[in-house]
This record gives sequence, C-alpha cells and structure tokens, in this order.
Amino acid sequence: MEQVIKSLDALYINICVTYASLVFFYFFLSSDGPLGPNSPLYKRVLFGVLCGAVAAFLDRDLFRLSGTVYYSFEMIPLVICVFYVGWFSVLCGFMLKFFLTGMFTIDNLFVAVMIAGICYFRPWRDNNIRTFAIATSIVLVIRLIVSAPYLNSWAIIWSSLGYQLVTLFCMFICYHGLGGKFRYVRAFFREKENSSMDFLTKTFNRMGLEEHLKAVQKNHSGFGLAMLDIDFFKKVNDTYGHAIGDDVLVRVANVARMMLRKDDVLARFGGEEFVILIASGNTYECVKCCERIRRAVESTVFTNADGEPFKITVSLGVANYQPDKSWQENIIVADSALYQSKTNGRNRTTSV
Ligand SMILES: Nc1nc2c(ncn2[C@@H]2O[C@H](COP(=O)(O)OP(=O)(O)OP(=O)(O)O)[C@@H](O)[C@H]2O)c(=O)[nH]1
Repeated sequence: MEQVIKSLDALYINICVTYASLVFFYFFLSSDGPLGPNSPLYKRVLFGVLCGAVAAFLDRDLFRLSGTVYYSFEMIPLVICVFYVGWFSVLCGFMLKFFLTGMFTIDNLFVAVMIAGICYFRPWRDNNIRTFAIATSIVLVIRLIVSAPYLNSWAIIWSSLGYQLVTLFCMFICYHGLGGKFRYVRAFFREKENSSMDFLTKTFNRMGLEEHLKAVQKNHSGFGLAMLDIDFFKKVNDTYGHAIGDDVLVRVANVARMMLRKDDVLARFGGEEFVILIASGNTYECVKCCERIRRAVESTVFTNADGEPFKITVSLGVANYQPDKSWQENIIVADSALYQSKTNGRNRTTSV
C-alpha cells in the first residue's frame, strides 16, 4: 500500500493534461458560439467523451488505500463537464470512462453516484463558484468518509488530506480556467453579434448582411435577393413622430421575420429599407415570399401615440442572386426592381 502521495511529477502532469485538454477542446468546440448545455448535441457528446477519456487517463495514477479504495483525479473533468456543459455531456463522458476502466467496479459505482448527485442540483443552470465549492467539498468529504476505515496511521491520514487538497486545488484551477475562457468566448460572440445586428429592429445590419452574403455565396446554392422599402415613411414620421416611426420599423421587421423561413435572412440596409436573402433560386418562390410579407404588412394595424389605428404598405423588388457579380452589384439590380414597384404605384412586388 502506498502511504505517500504519488510523485509530484505525476500529479503535475495530470493537472496539466486535465487543464490543457479541457481548455483546448472548449475553445475548439466554441468556434461558432460558447459551448454550453444548449449547444448542438454533437458538441456536447464530443466534450463529454473528451472528459471521459481524460478521466480514464487520470485513473492510471492511483493513490491506493486498499485493493478497491483509492484516490485519483478522475472526478475533475467529469465535475467540470457537469458545470459547464450539463448532464447529457457528463453521461457520455461517464459511459466512456465506464467502458475503459473495468465497467462494473466499485470505483465506477462511486463516481456514478457522485455525478448523479451533482446532476440532481442542475448546476449548469446556475453555474457559480459557490455551487462549485459546495459540490467539490461534498465529493471530497464523501471520499474521506469512504476511505476512513483505511486511515489507520497519521502518515496515511496526512497523505490522504494532502491528496485531497491537491485535487481541490486542481479542480479550482480547471474551473477558473474554463470560467475565464467561457466569459471570454461569450463576450466575444456577444460583441460580434452586436456589431452585426441592427440595434433598433434586431435584424442584421450591413456588416451582418455582408457576412451572410459571403457565406451563402460559398455554398453555390441559388438564392433570391429582395429589397423592401416602407412606402411614404417620411409621412409616418411627420404625422406621428419619430418614436412611432421607430415602432413601425420594428413591427415591419417582426412581420417580415414571421413570414420568412429558417434559412432566409433579414437585414436592415439603412433607414426604412430592408434586404432579404431568400433561400431559393426559384424566382416564382421568391416573389411568393415577398408577396406574403407585403400582404402581411398591409393587413397589420399600427397605432399612433393616442392609440388611433393607421396602416402602411411596403414595396419590394426581387432578383436572383448572380454569383459572378459583387454583392453591391446584385443589390443595385434588386434596387432597380424596387424602384419599378415604387414608380408603378407602390404596395407591390417586382421581379427582374
Ligand atoms: N423614425 C425613424 N425614421 C427614420 C429612420 N431612418 C430613416 N428614417 C426616415 O425615413 C424617411 C425616409 O423617407 P424617404 O426616403 O423620403 O422615403 P419615403 O417617405 O418612404 O417615400 P418612398 O420611399 O418614396 O415611398 C426619412 O424621413 C428618414 O428621416 C429611423 O431609424 N427611424
């Protein structure tokens, strides 16, 4: 039986491996948004599997108190996984560790009970340092209780306490390290979203539109480009004031959004003008989509500051996107169609 802490070198390597792998994979899986309990399923599975693999790796360096009772760092990646990515991810991780480390062992039963206990409190919903401290303290206390019958000399007691403290230290380093990355990634994506969104209508702005145009152009799939302009919007502002004008912009954006499909993109191009990327290369489909929006706006009742109703209309111009032209040139084509709608009496859709 070992009565001293496993060599410090081994513990140091274990801490480094745990920290580096968790942080690396966290960043890797956060390429298009912070990894978390609502991330796509494959990402949660991947992160869980990684945590399970790290747990199995950490299970090599054991501080043995008896044949079946020992300490290792195995709980660290699994606990971190619960806190940051949730129950499903840790279930995947546990399953991998289960198969890699002898399946129905007392240790795996013990780990399963502790992970299930932590999951019961759903810490991923309110991930904070207090909950983490409580969860880790409970894990350590249970470990000490389970190992109590073997703590029969001061040397073993000190070694056990020392091991628990090193584990605790490592847990907190990983928790803090990942927390820092989590905040950084979240702030980055929030900032990115803000810079590509229109503050008033919560549609994309020009920058967001440009990004989408580049992305859809890469896919080489045909799509329609529509321009939408509110008719006589200056009159709305002049008659009801700018606040109501803003309200009209927001509601038109909402109505248009409701009429679009998941893959379509709505962006405010400036003033009272919107651009719509319609995920269809078929002109008839695109015109149908524009007409749906036009009719929906036409039947929407707006209200002024005194609660009196008024109505507005929109004009649209639509063109098939030409990949050999720049997006600005494509916009000019759609804009010329919009111009025709305006000159032909407004409240209509024209396609070119
Ligand atoms: N309330 C509000 N008004 C805006 C905003 N951006 C632009 N406008 C106003 O939108 C109006 C656009 O007017 P025009 O370009 O003359 O167009 P219009 O009155 O809609 O006429 P047509 O397009 O020819 O039907 C101007 O009065 C701008 O001040 C905004 O963010 N909020």
